[in-house]
Order: sequence, then C-alpha cells, then structure tokens
Amino acid sequence: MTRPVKVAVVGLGSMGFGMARSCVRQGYQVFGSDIVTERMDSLRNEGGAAETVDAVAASLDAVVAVVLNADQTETILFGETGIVPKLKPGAVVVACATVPPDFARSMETRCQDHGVHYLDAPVSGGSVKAGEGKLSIMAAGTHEAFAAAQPVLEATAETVFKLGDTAGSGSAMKAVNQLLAGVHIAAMAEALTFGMTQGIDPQKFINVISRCAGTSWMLENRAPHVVAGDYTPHSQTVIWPKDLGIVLEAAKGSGLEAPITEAALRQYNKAVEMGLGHEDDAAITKVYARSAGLQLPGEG
Ligand SMILES: NC(=O)C1=CN([C@@H]2O[C@H](COP(=O)(O)OP(=O)(O)OC[C@H]3O[C@@H](n4cnc5c(N)ncnc54)[C@H](O)[C@@H]3O)[C@@H](O)[C@H]2O)C=CC1
Ligand SMILES: O=C(O)C(=O)[C@@H](O)CO
Repeated sequence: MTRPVKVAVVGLGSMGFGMARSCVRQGYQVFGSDIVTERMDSLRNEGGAAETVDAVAASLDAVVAVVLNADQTETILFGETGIVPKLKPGAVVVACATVPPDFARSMETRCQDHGVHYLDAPVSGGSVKAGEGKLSIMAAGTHEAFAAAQPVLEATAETVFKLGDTAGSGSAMKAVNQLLAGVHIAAMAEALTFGMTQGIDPQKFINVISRCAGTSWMLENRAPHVVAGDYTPHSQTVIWPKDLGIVLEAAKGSGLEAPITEAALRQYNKAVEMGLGHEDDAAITKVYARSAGLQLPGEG
C-alpha cells in the first residue's frame, strides 16, 4: 500500500541505495539522486520515482543525505544547487553520513534558518542491513525533527537511539563506534595474517575465532571477504582515514591520547597509498600480507 510520504535519498552508494530500497518497500514515493546516473536508473528499476529530486524538492517531506563525508553533505544541502533552500518549511533533512559533531551542529543551525528540521542520524550495520531496513541509527535533534523523520526511521532502522535534542550527540556516538570498528577491522587483518604465519588457514581462523572471545562484529563481517578474495566495496577503505581522522581530531581537542586509533589509521593510510582506497576495507589485510610476503586467498 502506498503511503503519502515523499522522500528523497541523495547518495545512492553502499548505504544510500539500500536505505532508498527500504523506503520503497514501505510504500513511500522515493526519489533518488547520485552523480553516478546508473545508480538512479537502478533505483527506478526497484520502484523509485522517475522525477528528479530537484523537480519535486518543494513537495518533499524528507531528504536523506547519505553521501560520503562532510564536504559532500554541505554541497548537497547548501552548495550552488543545494536542496535545503528549495524545501518546504517543516521538511526534514535526515543526515546519515559520518561527519564531525561540530559539523552536524552547524548544519542543524543552517537548516533551521530555512525553517527545515535537521536530524543528526549517522548509521551502523553495513550495506546488507541498509537493504533490509535494519540499521542502528544514532540520532539527535529536536522533538520536531524526530517526528518529521519518523517515516524514514521506521523504514530504515531496527534500532533508533535518541541521544539528545540537538545535533552533534549522534555524530559523537558514531565517532565512538568508528574508533572501535576501525580498530577491530585492522585487528582482524593483523590477527588473520599473524595466523597465516603460524600455519593457520584463514577459513579455519574464522571457524575457531568467531566462537572464541577474540571475535568481533567486524571480524565476522569482514574476514569472510578476505577468505573469498572478494573486495567488492561494501565499505570503502577511504572511509577510514576520514572516520579515524574525525576521532583523532575530537580526541586531540579534548586532550585525550588515542595511540591505538593512530596505529590503525597508519595501516589504512598505507592501504590507500597502495591504491586500495576504493576496495572493501577488508583490503587492509593486504597491507599486512605484503609486508610479510604472504599470499591471501584469490591471489597468485
Ligand atoms: N559502507 C558502510 O558500511 C557504512 C558507511 N557509513 C557511512 O555512510 C556514508 C555513506 O557511505 P557509503 O554508502 O559506503 O559511501 P559510498 O561512497 O558507497 O556512497 C556515496 C554516494 O554518494 C554519491 N555522491 C557523492 N557526491 C554526490 C552529490 N553531490 N550528489 C549526489 N550523490 C553524490 C556517490 O556517487 C556515491 O554513490 C559515509 O559517511 C560512510 O562513512 C556508515 C555505516 C556503514
Ligand atoms: O556499520 C558501521 O558502523 C560502519 O561504520 C562500517 O561498516 C564502516 O563503513
């Protein structure tokens, strides 16, 4: 059944495409926008609406912003062809990219200047949960922003954490998650390759460690990509210099040392230097494999 909710999803990549599909499944009218036009065609094939986001901007109830970073978010909201000035009063921007908390606060103020609500709403769970409508959302914003965003939250999230009544606290919690997630992926890569040096096959590593105390969500999610030799980017490596950069900047501002995050960041930077930035972040394992002269599954 179609519900009279009009939603635009801007950024139809690993997360945005699945979130848009989850909104379509809910019966909303869903408009998609991406600089890669094939992604808009794919959304139309999944039941997305045919008009462009710009043509319908004034009638939208919600805009879900799922581009890569803060610069891209600012461009789509307030750049030369930015959408916020075109929205009706009372519409809401649901901002899902991982960005610094201060940036989220400044976007909220600028949206409110246009009579538009802003929900600081970074997401967790990866592309599969995005497509299933089962994300965890770390949200913060006014009561009115939560109310206006409710249809989007219902369609895309299994769990919505209400973390504050102004933007910033959602992004702060997301930075905490990224510290752990980024370190856990790097630790998985280090442990998997360490295991190989000890004669432990990578599939055996998963079978055993996923049932022991050393496991993590990231190990169970990413190590299978290494075993399959499949680095299709569900989460690109370039996300990590951005996200661990956000963590380290905030930590520095508070006088906190974060040496474990710094060590993980060095490994992601090496991966990017090796040309692996647009591969899945499980490719950080290749940094370790190269340094030890190991061949990963699917190589050689
Ligand atoms: N991939 C993942 O597992 C997760 C990603 N995130 C965060 O969610 C955000 C999105 O991540 P992904 O979907 O993985 O990134 P992605 O790079 O796959 O998708 C971003 C999309 O935005 C599009 N885009 C860029 N500039 C645009 C513009 N001006 N107008 C329209 N579209 C534009 C790109 O073409 C791309 O399709 C990031 O902030 C990321 O850190 C959060 C949780 C999980
Ligand atoms: O799901 C999350 O949380 C994540 O941030 C990762 O999958 C990184 O992209």
